[in-house]
Order: sequence, then C-alpha cells, then structure tokens
Amino acid sequence: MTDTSTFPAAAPRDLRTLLQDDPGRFGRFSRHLGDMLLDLSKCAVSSEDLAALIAHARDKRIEARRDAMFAGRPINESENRAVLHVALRGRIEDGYKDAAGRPVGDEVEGVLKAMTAFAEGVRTGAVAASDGRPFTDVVNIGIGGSDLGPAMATLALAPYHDGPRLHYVSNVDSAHIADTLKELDPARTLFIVASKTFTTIETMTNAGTARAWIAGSLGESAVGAHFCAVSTALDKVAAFGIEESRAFGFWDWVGGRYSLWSAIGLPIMIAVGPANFRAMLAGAREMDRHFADAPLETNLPVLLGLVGWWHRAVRGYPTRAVIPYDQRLARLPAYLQQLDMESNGKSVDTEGRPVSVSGPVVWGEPGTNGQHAFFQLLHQGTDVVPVEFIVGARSHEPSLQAHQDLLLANCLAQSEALMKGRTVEEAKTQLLDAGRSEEDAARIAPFRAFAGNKPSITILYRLLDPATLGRLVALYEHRVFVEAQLFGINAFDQWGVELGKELASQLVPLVAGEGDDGAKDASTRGLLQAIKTMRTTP
Ligand SMILES: O=P(O)(O)OC[C@H]1O[C@](O)(CO)[C@@H](O)[C@@H]1O
Repeated sequence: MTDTSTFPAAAPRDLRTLLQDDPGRFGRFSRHLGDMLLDLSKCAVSSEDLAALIAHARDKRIEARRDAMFAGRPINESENRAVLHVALRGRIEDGYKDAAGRPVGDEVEGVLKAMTAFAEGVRTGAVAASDGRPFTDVVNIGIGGSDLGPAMATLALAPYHDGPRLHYVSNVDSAHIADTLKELDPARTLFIVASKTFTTIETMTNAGTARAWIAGSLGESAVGAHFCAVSTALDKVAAFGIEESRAFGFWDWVGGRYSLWSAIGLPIMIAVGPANFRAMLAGAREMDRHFADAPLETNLPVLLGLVGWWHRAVRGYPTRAVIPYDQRLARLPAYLQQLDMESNGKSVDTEGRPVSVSGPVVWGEPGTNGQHAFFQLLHQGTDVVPVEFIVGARSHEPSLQAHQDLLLANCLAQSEALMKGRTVEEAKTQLLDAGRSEEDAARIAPFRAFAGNKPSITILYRLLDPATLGRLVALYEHRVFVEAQLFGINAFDQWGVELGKELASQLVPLVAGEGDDGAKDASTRGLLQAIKTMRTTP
C-alpha cells in the first residue's frame, strides 16, 4: 500500500457528514468543461484531502510529464516511443512534433483526407463493389484497440449513423465470423482489415477466412474491390494483396488502445460521415487543451485521476465500476477495460522496480440494467466499489421524454442510496409505519439496512453527440495517464499480453494432436488429453 502519511486524513471520512456540514460542497467538488460536468462531491474526500492530493500530483511532476507527452518526447521508455495520440485530433497550428522533432500535423491531415475520400466514396457508392453496386455492409476485422474503440463509438453515435451497416468481427472463435457472414451478401460487403502490426493472429485468421469467402463466391479477381486495410505495417498490407490506395496508415507513436482517432476510426467515419468524425476529434481536442492548460485545481482529468488513485492506492479498493446510464455507451466499459487495465495493470515502475499497487480492475454495464443484477453487492456487499455514473441530461428521443426522466431519476437515486444508506433504526421505523409488529420489524430490519458511505462520481453531459463522445473518451485517456504518474508506472507498453501469445503458438500443434506435450505441466497435459478424447469420441 502507498505511504499515505503525507495526507492529512488518511482515516476514512463519512460522506454523509461531509455533505451535511458543507452546503457548498457540490460547488467546490464539481467542475465543468463546457456542458460536461464532473461531480466528485459524493467521494469521501475533504477540501483538505483534495489540497493534499493536488500537492501530491505536483510532487509526482504530473505537469512536467504531461508537457513531455504533448511535446512528443519518448515517454514510453520501455519501447522508446513518443505518445502522441493527441496529435491525431490536433490542428496543424498546434505544432505537434514526433520524438525526432519532425512536425506531424501535415501527415495526420493527409491520412484524414485520404480516409475522408474513401469513406465518402463508400457512403455515396463511388467506391463500389466488384459488380459496381454500392456496399450495403462493412465488416471491420480487428481486435483490442483495432476493434473496441470503433465498435464502442459506432454504437454511441447510432443517431448519426447514415452510412452502410457496420459489423465488427474480433474473436478468433469461428462463431464470430460465421454468425456475421451468415447474414451478409458477399457481393455487397466491404471488409476493413484493421491491425496496427498486421500480425495479430486473430485478425489475420479472420481476414484470411473473409478473403476466402469473397474469392469463393465472387472469384479471386473481386478480392481487391472488397478489401481495404488500416495499419502501421503497409508492407504487410501489400503482401496480403490490398492495394496501396486502399491502405490507410498511422504511426508507432499511436498506441493500439489510443488509436480510435487515427485511420482505425475509418469504420466510424463510414458510419457517421466525415463531419461527425471531425466533430468527435474536435471534442477530444477541447479536452486535450483543457488538460494541457487548466490549473490542476480545475483540471477534469487530473481531478478524476487523483480521486481514482485515492480510491485505489490510499483506500485500497481493488475495483471500480463504470456504469453509463446511456444504452448507447454499452461498449464503453469494455473499451475502458482495455484503456485502463492494459495501460495501468503493471507490477514495476518506470525504472523496472516492483510497485506495491497499480491500476484497479475496471468493469461495468449500462444502468438501469445493472441495478437488477449486481447493484445488490454494491449496496450491501462487504467490498467498497467506487462507481462512476455517466449520463446525459437529454436523449435523442424527445418524444420519449418519460424514459429519460426515469433513467436520470434512477441514476441519481443510485448515487444517493450508495451515499446515504439506511440504518437499522430507519429500516425498523419504516416497517413499523407499514404496520409490521415490533417483533417482525426488529427481526427484518437488519436485512433492510444499507451501510451507505459508498463513494461515487457522476459525469453529466447535455447530449451524447460526437463532440461529447470525443471529450468523454479523452477525459478517460488523460485520467489513465494521471493515475499512471501517481503509480509511477509506464502506461504505454503492454508486455503482459506477450507470454500468453507465445504459449498459444506452442499449443496450436498440441491441440491439433501433433507434437509432444511432455514439456507441459500436468494440468495442461490433462486438458489436452480431455480435448482429444472429446474430439474422438462420437
Ligand atoms: O492492432 P493490432 O496490432 O492487431 O493489435 C491488437 C491489440 O493487441 C494488443 O497488442 C494486445 O495483444 C493490443 O495492445 C492491441 O490493441
């Protein structure tokens, strides 16, 4: 556990008392960026604690590290790379430069223009199928950062979707591609093969299957018209047989989980159009400027990061729940799992020394659905799980206003219930008021009591439009950055995914019944044997 002796009140505080004693607390603990509001008033942090946290951020040189990122310095030390996803949503006049000091704005704009021409072509039918008809369906084949961001954003921006239908295939499980292709007409389907490295086995396997599907039904000569690609490895794209004019590049300074703003966003652009895609970039840029320029005291990503770190490192809460009360953000928790856990799930610091604590487990589902599933544990379980509520004041369905009112009421009710709780005495009084006997009320009341004092954060915005989505995602990206500095780790590598990949390639022949499993442990050998038996027994 982190040394908390520098904090004035490492001892737990009572949230109810903090709110009761300070009628101005909401004003002091909520911050805006335009019409996006971050409310931290239901976290058990006093003004004194917050001041100590901000001082701690200064001690950890958050500002210098942030400036180094924006300046394109190689802050991803283990891979010696710059971290410049902010340049993807910048303007040329922002003057972003890579680690070698070369301006990147023109190149970024060049790829955006090429994507725009292609996306417009697909949307209008100028980029057509092999028989000259427009595409009705687009399938993005990618995984991790080459899937989660575009899939999350396509759903989030459904009200703006006026292009062809979009589908996402990520899993190497044959079910995923088989179930997707089953619904599609090869003659009207375009595939985007999205992979930063163009070596990821799941993506290359799915791409090969899609290629065979097109060649098998339309002939080998149709393949070119039905494929395009997004990658940093354009030589490998060419080797796959996709021509240069249909390959959209990006750069090694864009991490996979930070790539939705790059050409990896091509499916989003095809779905909602270049203007809406640019609006999403502009929203993210607004958050970037705020993160770069606002004082720490009013800086949304800094405050969100500080409180997240406080919950994890000082309070020791192992998980946090992200609950969007916005059905179209249903994929946001999965997206944030990669963003946060692949970034901050580390066990050594930037010098390679062990750390005692790093990022929490991130999980979630949309509200109100979660209320009827796992909220029981959030309210009455023995672990404290800080909850992040994300909700819009308005919906895209003004004729269904009653739904939005109910949604918002439920969202506010949950954060209030987590904070307030209900004492045994209160529960008993309610039961007596409802006509239960003294004996019954005393027996039942403990089951109906809630501890309360459970922290939550609310992010409220006006409406989930492209700019708001951009601001929201950039807020979380920078929050992960802030927490990484506080943990002292590198958020931009992901060596932890390698071992499983290496072992999987060793296991492929063994699963297929070839080779010697003698070097494997007894459990793995037992499972291999059981697979063999199940495959050979009728
Ligand atoms: O875009 P690629 O190179 O196929 O990688 C997909 C994903 O795989 C990972 O490298 C993890 O295995 C992620 O970081 C990345 O987003």
